Amino acid sequence: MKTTARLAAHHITLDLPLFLQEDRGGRSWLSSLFSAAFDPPRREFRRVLDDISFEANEGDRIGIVGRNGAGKSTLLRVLTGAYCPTSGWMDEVGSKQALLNISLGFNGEATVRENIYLRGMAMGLRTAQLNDLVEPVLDFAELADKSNHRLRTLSSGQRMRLGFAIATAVQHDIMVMDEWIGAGDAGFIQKARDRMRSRVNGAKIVILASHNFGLMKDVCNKGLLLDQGRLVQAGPIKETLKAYEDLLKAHSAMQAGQSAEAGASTSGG
Ligand SMILES: Nc1ncnc2c1ncn2[C@@H]1O[C@H](COP(=O)(O)OP(=O)(O)OP(=O)(O)O)[C@@H](O)[C@H]1O
Repeated sequence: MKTTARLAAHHITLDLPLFLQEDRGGRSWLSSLFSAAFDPPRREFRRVLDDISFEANEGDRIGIVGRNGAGKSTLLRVLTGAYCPTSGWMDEVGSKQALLNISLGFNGEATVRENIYLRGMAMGLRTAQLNDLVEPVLDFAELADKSNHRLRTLSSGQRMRLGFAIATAVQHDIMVMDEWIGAGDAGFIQKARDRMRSRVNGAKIVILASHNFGLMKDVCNKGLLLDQGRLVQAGPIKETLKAYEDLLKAHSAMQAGQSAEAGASTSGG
């Protein structure tokens, strides 16, 4: 059978620059001012992803889990092409959609209709395809009466609805997302959930990063556990969630041990 969707990451490593400023906390205002002007921040590179490899084939719904700062969002950004890895490579077959920040890339001075074209083009859609999409997007977002209003005059909820309607307007083979987006007010949210479910069901591959265990069990069949930028476990989602729970327990126990040690040395000294 011919493969129509595949996403594979090979030894992905990413170093990001950090700009560190020397602590100026305890100085007088004059020396703080002086050092602010003459002490440029120090640049250091930090390894945020370290040698990550995995493969997703048709039917895979992969959940990425890990503690805060483990590298989940950064890995999603590499998968969507927002970051180019320092080393390693990706190979993929199929159209791909990122649902990471649905309100990113809007132009406040352009109209609602123009923004649909701008975002659609940024998503790689052709003009003919876009012409057919404008009305359905406006209808879904319930913004048909505001199509020629400037975007900056919309409320934040209306902007979210528009972003969601555009981002989910087209079914793609591969969906990469960080949370289950259910945008808008109570009336809109059910409609948004139904659309999300249909897009996820229609996708051949889904990659989802989340802290929500229920959602992971519900949507995913496989899991990846990241810690400190490394892939520490990969397998069926139940096993990954169990490994994640064990890692959280080990981390809490370690922290409790450290606090007890610090307490003992303070009272002893
Ligand atoms: N642009 C950046 N420059 C430097 N460091 C960054 C940058 N973006 C993220 N990091 C660092 O990379 C690490 C991983 O961040 P990331 O956002 O991928 O974590 P995460 O697993 O998604 O965390 P969370 O669960 O809190 O959302 C963190 O230590 C973060 O400080």
